[in-house]
Amino acid sequence: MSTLPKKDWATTPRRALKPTDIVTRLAQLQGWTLRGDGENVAIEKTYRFANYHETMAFVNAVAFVAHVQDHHPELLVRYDHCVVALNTHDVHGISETDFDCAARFDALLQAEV
Ligand SMILES: C[C@H](O)[C@H](O)[C@H]1CNC2=NC(N)=NC(=O)C2=N1
Repeated sequence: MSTLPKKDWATTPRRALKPTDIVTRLAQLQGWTLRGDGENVAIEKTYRFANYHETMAFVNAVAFVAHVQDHHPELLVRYDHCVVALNTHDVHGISETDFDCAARFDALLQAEV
């Protein structure tokens, strides 16, 4: 069995984005908002679907991306929606990695397969 490649953040330094950078980056995405503060700050989006099957298909795709990116969102899964939240533990805030993963999750719903 082959092993999926994944990012190695131990060798890639990251920094916490400043509030002004976060506002700018949020404006470039659709539906993502800022929640919480301090250690609990995160960017968050609610993705809505027609039913449980569609919600779970998205959640599984998110899990695949999360593994490869080695960056794992908090997920709240309901019948017809999923709340996805991202922050970066080692910077105690929000980093470029969070916005990069947010864009990757959005792209899952635009992909033609
Ligand atoms: C060692 C490993 O790369 C880190 O603990 C990763 C794992 N997944 C992660 N996921 C998220 N959302 N934030 C992190 O800071 C994070 N760190």
